[in-house]
Amino acid sequence: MLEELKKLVCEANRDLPKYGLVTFTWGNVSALDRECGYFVIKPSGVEYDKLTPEDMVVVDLNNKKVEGRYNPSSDTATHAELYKAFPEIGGIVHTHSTYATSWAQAGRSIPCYGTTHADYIYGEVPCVRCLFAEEIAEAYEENTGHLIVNEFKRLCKDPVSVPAVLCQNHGPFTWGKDAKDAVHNAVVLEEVARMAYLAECINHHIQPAPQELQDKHYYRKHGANAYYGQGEQ
Ligand SMILES: O=C(CO)[C@@H](O)[C@@H](O)COP(=O)(O)O
Repeated sequence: MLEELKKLVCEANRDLPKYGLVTFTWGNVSALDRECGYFVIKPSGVEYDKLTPEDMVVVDLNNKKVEGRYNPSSDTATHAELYKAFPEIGGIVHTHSTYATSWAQAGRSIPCYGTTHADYIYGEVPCVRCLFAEEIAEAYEENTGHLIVNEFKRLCKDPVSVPAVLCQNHGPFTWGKDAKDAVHNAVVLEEVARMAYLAECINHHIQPAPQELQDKHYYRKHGANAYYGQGEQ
């Protein structure tokens, strides 16, 4: 089942090492078919260069395996919570990419210091707190998803204009309309995290980019008045 989606998800997972976002098996990509309510995700702990579309695992939104010979990614329950709460998204990526993970380990949200960030992400990339001991013991991956969703609600962040989050002491999740878009956002996040880190090293008193500049760049590329590029082709 979902043969086309398996191909896309396999390719998206294989793109993670290509873009330098993962070491060994430290990341995963999934994509959801909203019509049937199943999503396709990488099998846990299988090396990227060995992955084939047939190796992908199909699961439902209650984390029950529907098809596949392997165990699904250990982060499956986090993906499911994000899909259930964010109806606009169709693909999710988790990695341990170096710079984004370093901000997450430091427990810091990434401020918007420039237009590279503002072109893709509206405002700072939030860093959600580490889970409490009982949340870790009880249902770690599911609770990671709940925490992200609750923090987005509390901060009034919308998952379309902020397609990324950092989980303190863990790492980043990004998402998008499909698996490819979610990988694109993971690449953007890593670059933005690297630039923000270097900018803070160069200038310890750096301030976020002016709001007007952030707005101009974000809305050049998004929304009804966007004018970047060649439009829908
Ligand atoms: O966060 C971690 C490990 O700390 C996992 O996301 C990462 O190793 C990927 O695991 P899976 O191979 O997807 O089960």
